[in-house]
Amino acid sequence: MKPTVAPFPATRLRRMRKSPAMRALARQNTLTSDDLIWPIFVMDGKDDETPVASMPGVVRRTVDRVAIAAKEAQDLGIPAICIFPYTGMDARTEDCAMAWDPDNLTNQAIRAIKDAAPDIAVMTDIALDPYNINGHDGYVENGEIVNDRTVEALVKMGLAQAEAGADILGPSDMMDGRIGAIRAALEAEGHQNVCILSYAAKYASSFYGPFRDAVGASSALTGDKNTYQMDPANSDEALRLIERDLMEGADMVMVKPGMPYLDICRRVKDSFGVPTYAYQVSGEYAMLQAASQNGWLDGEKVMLESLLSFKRAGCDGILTYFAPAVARLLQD
Ligand SMILES: NCC(=O)CCC(=O)O
Repeated sequence: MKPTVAPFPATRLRRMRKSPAMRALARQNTLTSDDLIWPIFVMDGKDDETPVASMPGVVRRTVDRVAIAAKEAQDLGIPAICIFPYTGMDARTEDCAMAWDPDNLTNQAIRAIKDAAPDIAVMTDIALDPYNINGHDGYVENGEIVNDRTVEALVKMGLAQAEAGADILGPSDMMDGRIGAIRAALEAEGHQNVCILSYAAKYASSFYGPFRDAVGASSALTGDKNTYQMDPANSDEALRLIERDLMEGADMVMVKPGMPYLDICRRVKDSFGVPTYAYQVSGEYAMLQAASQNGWLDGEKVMLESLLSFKRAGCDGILTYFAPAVARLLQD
């Protein structure tokens, strides 16, 4: 589309910016609570929460407190909540069996949320890292993160989450072929209405640091995730991954991290026109919160501006730790 601009003074682009009313009429993108998916951290115990030091304002909650938070989120009009378990070394084994245990923290939290807040959609994370002795998303054999054996485990993990009542499964592991395998298993087991939001374009990013503290993975991880997560230098590969996952049965796709990868969001939306999400990850959240705590940035304004940038880039929604704060602000 070529914009039509008559020469000055016939065109004065400032005319459309002269008042709040004119700016409202001209506004192309808006942020609403409908755009939010809230990632939350669940831990063992009862009626308790602990702060995540590197993510000011974020806590880990016990299952009962997660249920209360979900109810609050539902009342704020947040459509979905995404569960991440905090696991100590005691939950981590070579075979990662806790990943598909019907009573693991995630599956307990799914059931508790469904009881307390039946209208909020529950999203999960599928990857072996919370339960893996070495912190990787897949099994490690002779130093290699093996693909196909990992996919078999991911299918079991996804099915257990669907059984517990999850609405949206989020495979974040970046193994090849897992979307097709999970989709086939869901169909075979009577879970045809469970959605898959594929972490299709997940980069091997340094912005995940605070998240690894939040889930207890920082000390467990050996080496890096470069053989399965994407090289930050690549862009075309993201489109291949998105297309592949859509062909295998993903309903929604994600780009992650968010702000440093808005170019990818735009390419994905323009190329496929499918429900597209971005994850404003822990490091992005920590940066904005740290600057605002120091008085260097206006916290509320940069929160809103950063989230609006995802809408402008074509995203249909954003996973963000700011979800309750922004929903509260938009309500006022
Ligand atoms: N699989 C989920 C994540 O890795 C989240 C990363 C972050 O918030 O930094």
